[in-house]
Amino acid sequence: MALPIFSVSTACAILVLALYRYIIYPAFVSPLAKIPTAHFTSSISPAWILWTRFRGRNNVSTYNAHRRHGPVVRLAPNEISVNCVDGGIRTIYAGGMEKHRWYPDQFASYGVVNMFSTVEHHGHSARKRMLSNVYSKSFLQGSPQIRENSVILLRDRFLPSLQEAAERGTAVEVHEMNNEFTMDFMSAYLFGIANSTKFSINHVETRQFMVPYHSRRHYEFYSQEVPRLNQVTKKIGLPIVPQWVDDANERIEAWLLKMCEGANSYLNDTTSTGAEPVVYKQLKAAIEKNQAKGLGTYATDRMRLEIASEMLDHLGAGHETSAIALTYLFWEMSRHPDLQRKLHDEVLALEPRILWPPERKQGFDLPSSKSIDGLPLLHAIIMETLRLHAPIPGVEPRVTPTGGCTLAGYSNIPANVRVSAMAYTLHRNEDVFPEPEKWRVDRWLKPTDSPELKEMLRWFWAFGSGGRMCIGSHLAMQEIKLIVAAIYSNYTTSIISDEGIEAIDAYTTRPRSNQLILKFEHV
Ligand code: HEM
Repeated sequence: MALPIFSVSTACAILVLALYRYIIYPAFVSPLAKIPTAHFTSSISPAWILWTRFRGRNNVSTYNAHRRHGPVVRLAPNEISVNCVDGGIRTIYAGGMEKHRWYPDQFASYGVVNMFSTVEHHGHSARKRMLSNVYSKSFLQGSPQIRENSVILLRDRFLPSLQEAAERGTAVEVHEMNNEFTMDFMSAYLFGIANSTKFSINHVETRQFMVPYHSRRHYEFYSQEVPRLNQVTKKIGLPIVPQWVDDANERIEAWLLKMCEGANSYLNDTTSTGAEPVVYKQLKAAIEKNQAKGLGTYATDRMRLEIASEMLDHLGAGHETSAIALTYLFWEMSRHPDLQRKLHDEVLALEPRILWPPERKQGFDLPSSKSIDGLPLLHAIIMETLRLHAPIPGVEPRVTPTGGCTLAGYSNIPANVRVSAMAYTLHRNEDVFPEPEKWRVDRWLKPTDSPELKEMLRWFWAFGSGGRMCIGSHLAMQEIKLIVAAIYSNYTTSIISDEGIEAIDAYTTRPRSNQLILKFEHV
């Protein structure tokens, strides 16, 4: 039977339009067509990059694409990756391009966005202004609460447990230990020492949090990269992300709400003792102040969830990243006994020394944060660890603005293109970091006015850059420096097992085996 002419011509027109829209335009006409592609299908389909991400190969595959094609590569019809400072991260991140939907799809808790997951500038900068003071370097270095927390945590928890392991000669799984240390440290600053976690002395409590927290990781791909698929499969009753992931989220959220309630009771009770909940107090007061000025109106319950969403994000972002940095730092140091000796000499110059066991436990005191911060070798060791083992090595997606932009010489890049850079690739530029795969602490031990050091600092991206740069970078540096100084003042570390230490390829990394087993010996 002959088809009506109308149907045939309509079908042909649709086919030609589709051919133009999905193949000819993106591959040959679009302003993005001149950018080299990471894969031969990248200009017409996101399938390759989605499959690469699904298999956990995003960072290494994008890095290889940059090695082949230079500082700008096209990963998908509407996505590009940049790997340069001028015309790259400066334009995108310091230039203030907005975050991609990727963030709220993955990082909102209680159904409420927080500073990290807010997309638009206005809401983000209002929240950041509320909290920047309590995370500024001068505030942190002078904070009596951090000092009090640090003495308690080192004296009553961290150092006694390491001493016990050293005396008994027992092996220590340091990745979990680091997560415990950093969680106790971070939660004490957020919620006050009385309401903080006690993971480093209560391992059952650790597991109750860590198991649901990390078990969700496997499913992040769906909410980050294919959120609609996630929603649709849920609607039709065949969820691609199992129900237990939602249950795990609910358990974590309920657990965190209790800590917020504890901090709130502390503030309402005039007889409360111990270091106060600095961040909780600051955020609550700032939101209340805005409300009083008529700048925001929240029902009480909404305000509770706003605060909780922010606190949960800081607790997660704050403990996990620092723990990863510490794990790789201990691993590298354990492979470099010569550096352990040098660092030991450097930290022994602190006044007072962080010696354990102390002559009198109650007299245990710490050197000032400023003096620890000024130790050059300690600083270089941490910088090199954050370079080679960046805890967040993966994509930090943004969206090109209305009117488009120019990136690294490619002009007319249209609006709404997903663009990102990665610490993983920026930190492996061999012109800036010779022998990039080697952990070479000496590269950071250069005079402050050396051009090489200045160039390395321009490319150093462990904490991101621009208006959305990590708010916790000074806190993380202070905490890591304190813990490392305390450990190498007293112990040497050596590897018992580093099987599976290689990093997983993800937005936030960790050792594949989730563990590193070391031996601590008293010096
Ligand atoms: C070694 C430790 C840390 C590393 C490597 C790190 C890294 C980063 C990076 C790369 C970003 C930008 C992410 C993006 O745009 O996709 C970021 C943002 C952020 N980090 Fe950290 N971070 C660390 C510690 C902390 C700590 C201790 C806190 C505690 C408050 C924290 C809280 C945040 C928050 C709230 C943001 C979002 C900032 C904004 O959107 O303006 N981080 N961090």
